[in-house]
Amino acid sequence: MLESQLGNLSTEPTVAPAKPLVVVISGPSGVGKDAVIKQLQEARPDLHFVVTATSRQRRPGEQEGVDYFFVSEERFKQWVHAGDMLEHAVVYGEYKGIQRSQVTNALARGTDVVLRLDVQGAATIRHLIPEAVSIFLVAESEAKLVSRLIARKTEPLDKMLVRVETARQEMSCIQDFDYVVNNRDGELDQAVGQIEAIIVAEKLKVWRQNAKAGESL
Ligand SMILES: Nc1nc2c(ncn2[C@@H]2O[C@H](COP(=O)(O)OP(=O)(O)O)[C@@H](O)[C@H]2O)c(=O)[nH]1
Ligand SMILES: Nc1ncnc2c1ncn2[C@@H]1O[C@H](COP(=O)(O)OP(=O)(O)O)[C@@H](O)[C@H]1O
Repeated sequence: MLESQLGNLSTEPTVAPAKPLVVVISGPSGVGKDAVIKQLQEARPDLHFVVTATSRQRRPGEQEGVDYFFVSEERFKQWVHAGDMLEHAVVYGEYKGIQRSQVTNALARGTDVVLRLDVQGAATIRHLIPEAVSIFLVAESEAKLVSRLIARKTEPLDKMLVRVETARQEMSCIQDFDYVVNNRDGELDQAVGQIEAIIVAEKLKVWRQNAKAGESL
């Protein structure tokens, strides 16, 4: 008998399930982060998409608790002083930030977490959670980016100019990211597919089978 030759065969799992992943999706305004995330949510309802807080006014069509938690600047600052925020930054003149509990609770449940952040937030998370995966989303050209911002019609010209000017500085941060995904015009599906592939591959990394995500939080 084979077993008698080999002795007791272990039934222990060959590899431990990978620890939950923290994925940061960043990139200049208008590249398609929200569009990508909305489609990713449909494809991967198992992922936890963190709803962040902002002092920015809600845009038509945006939903409280879905797109953001829309709070006053005063309330936002109270959360910061209370130590409730894992990260926060002033982005295009408005406060934006992540409530710590949103991330720690999801990781504690073993759920992979997706954060949509600007490059400042991405840098903070890279420091706080070194095992996080960061993805930089780009449009195929600055001209296409600007045309998307114009077509989106969410900002008056002055606020749009702030976004375009900042985009040039944000593009210089691309080297700090793990991946860059080109969200080409009319090819949103391909960009989402690439991000899905990144998430699948990262979960399969050998060292992630044993690492503990977000331990330092
Ligand atoms: N640092 C940081 N950035 C955030 C947070 N939530 C959203 N952002 C980013 O803030 C930027 C501005 O978002 P928004 O005002 O919705 O403008 P949009 O990018 O033009 O749609 C985007 O790059 C978001 O990814 C957050 O909690 N922290
Ligand atoms: N691949 C794409 N091709 C064409 N338009 C796109 C694509 N991805 C996003 N858009 C459009 O570009 C605009 C900006 O997208 P949005 O998701 O708001 O960007 P961000 O969240 O990065 O600011 C929106 O009108 C969106 O519908």
